[in-house]
Amino acid sequence: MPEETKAIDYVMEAASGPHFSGLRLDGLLSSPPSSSSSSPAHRSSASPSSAFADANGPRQPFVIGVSGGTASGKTTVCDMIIQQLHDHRVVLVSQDSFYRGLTPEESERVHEYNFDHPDAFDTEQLLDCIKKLKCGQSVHVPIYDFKQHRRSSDSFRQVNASDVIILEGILVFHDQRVRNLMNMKIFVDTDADVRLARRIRRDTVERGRDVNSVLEQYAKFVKPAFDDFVLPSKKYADVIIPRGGDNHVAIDLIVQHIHTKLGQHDLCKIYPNVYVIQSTFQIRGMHTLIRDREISKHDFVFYSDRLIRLVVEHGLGHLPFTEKQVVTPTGSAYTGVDFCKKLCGVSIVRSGESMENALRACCKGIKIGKILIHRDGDNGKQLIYEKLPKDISERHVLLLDPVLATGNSANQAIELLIQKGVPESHIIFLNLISAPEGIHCCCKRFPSLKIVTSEIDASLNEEFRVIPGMGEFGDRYFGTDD
Ligand SMILES: Nc1ncnc2c1ncn2[C@@H]1O[C@H](COP(=O)(O)OP(=O)(O)O)[C@@H](O)[C@H]1O
Ligand SMILES: Nc1ccn([C@@H]2O[C@H](COP(=O)(O)O)[C@@H](O)[C@H]2O)c(=O)n1
Ligand SMILES: [Mg+2]
Repeated sequence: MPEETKAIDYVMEAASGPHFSGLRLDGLLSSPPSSSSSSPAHRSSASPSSAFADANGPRQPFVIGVSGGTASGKTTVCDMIIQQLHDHRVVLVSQDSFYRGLTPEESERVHEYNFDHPDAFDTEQLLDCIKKLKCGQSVHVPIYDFKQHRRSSDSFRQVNASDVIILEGILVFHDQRVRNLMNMKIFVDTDADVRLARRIRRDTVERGRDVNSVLEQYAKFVKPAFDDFVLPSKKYADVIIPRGGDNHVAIDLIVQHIHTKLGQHDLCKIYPNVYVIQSTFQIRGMHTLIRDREISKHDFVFYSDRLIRLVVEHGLGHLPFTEKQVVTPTGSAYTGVDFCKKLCGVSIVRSGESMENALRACCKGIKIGKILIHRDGDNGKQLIYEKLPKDISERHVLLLDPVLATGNSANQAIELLIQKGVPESHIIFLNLISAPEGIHCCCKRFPSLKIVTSEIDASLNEEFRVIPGMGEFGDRYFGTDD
C-alpha cells in the first residue's frame, strides 16, 4: 500500500499495536469496548482526575507528536484536536518555542542561518520540558519571536500538568529520545506547492517577511531540510493525515482514539463488567466539592444527589429492553424501546438509603428493599437484616451503596440476593466511588455482577478507608457527623 493512501484505520491499528506496548502507558492501553446486545450503555471510563493517579500508581499523560513540513497545517490540526478534546485537559507545546537564540554574528547574517536544521533547536531543553510534563510537573516554556528571531528574555509561558500533551513541530520525530516520549505520532502530509503558497502568505502577513526573502529561504534551507530531515521522519508516524486540517474524518478518528485511550481505567480492562461513567469537568467539579472536608452539609447533599442521579441513570442503561413502537402526534411511527419493568432497588443501610431518592426519581413507583449488615462485637460475626420484595428472584436488582471500600458488606449483600434466587448477572451494584480492593473483591467472587461507579479511587488505607475518598458518606449525608 502506498504510504499516502494508508487507510486511517489501518494506521490507527498500528498505533495501538506494538508501538504502544513498548512504552510506559499506565492505564492508557485499551481493550475494545464490550456491550451486551440487550444493553445500550457503552463502557466508558475514567476521568481527567485519573490521568495521574489510578490503582497502580501514577498515570502519565498521553503524549501526541505532530510533525510535517512547514505550513502543512500542524498548528491547525492541533487546534482542531484540542477543540474536540474539550472535556480533557490538553496542552500544546510547539518545537518552535525551543529555537536557540542567535549569536550577534548570526543575527547580523540571519539570511544565512538555517532554521530548518535540527541544530537550530535546543532539543535538550525540549526533552527536559516534556519529561517534566509527563511526570505531572508544571514547566516554563520560552516564548519565541519570529520577527526578531529570538526568545523573549523576560517572559515565559507557564504550562501546567494535563491529560494530553501535544508536541508539534517540523522536526519532532527527528530525535529518537523525543520520539520515545510519544504515545502517538501524527504526520500532516500536505502538498509542497500548497505549503509554499501558505508559507508566503503567513510569513509576509504574520512574520514580517517580504516575498523575496521567503522564497530565498525556502529554496536555500526549507526545502533541502525538508528532504533531508522532515520527510525521512515520516516513517515514524502512526497516523498520516493527508490535507491537514481539511481532513475532518482523520481528525475525528484521532480524537475518538485519544478518548478511548484516556477513558480506560485498568480495572475496567481486567473486569469487563466494571463501568466508570464518562467524566466531564462537571462531574469532576462535583467530586471536588463532595470530597472537600469544608463543604457545607447542604452542598454535600446537593452535589452528591446530582452525582448519584448520573450513576443511577447510567446503571439503568445496563438493563435489558424490548423494542416498542409508538405513533407520534404527526401520525408517524416511532420505533423505540420499552423499559425493563421487572426491577427493584436494594439499599445497603444506612448510606445506601441516600441513593433511594434518585432511583425513585428515575423509576416511578419502584420497589426498594433494604439490607442491614451489622457487626456483632469484635469477633467478626455479622448479623444481616433484610426486607426485600417477595418476588425479588424475578427482578433485576440495583444494589445501592455510595462507597465500595473493602467489598465485604457488598459481598454479603450480593450473597444474600443470590440466596434469594436473584441471578448474579441481574445485579447491578451502583456507587459513587470505588476502591480497587473492593472491585477486586466483588468482581473475583461474582464475575457476572455489574458495577457502575463515578470514580475509582487510589486505594484503601490501613484503617480500610478509601483514599482519597470522601469520609463517612452516611454521616455527612444525613448530618450525623457533628
Ligand atoms: N486547510 C487549510 N486551508 C487553508 N489555509 C490553511 C489550512 N491549514 C492551515 N492553513 C493556513 O496555512 C498557514 C500555515 O498553517 P499552520 O497550521 O500554521 O501550519 P504549520 O503549523 O504546519 O506551519 C496558516 O496561515 C493557516 O491559517
Ligand atoms: N526565526 C525563525 C525561526 C523559524 N523559521 C521557520 O519556521 C518554520 C517552522 O515553523 P512552522 O510553523 O512553519 O512549522 C521553519 O521552516 C523555519 O524556516 C523562520 O523562518 N524564522
Ligand atoms: Mg505551526
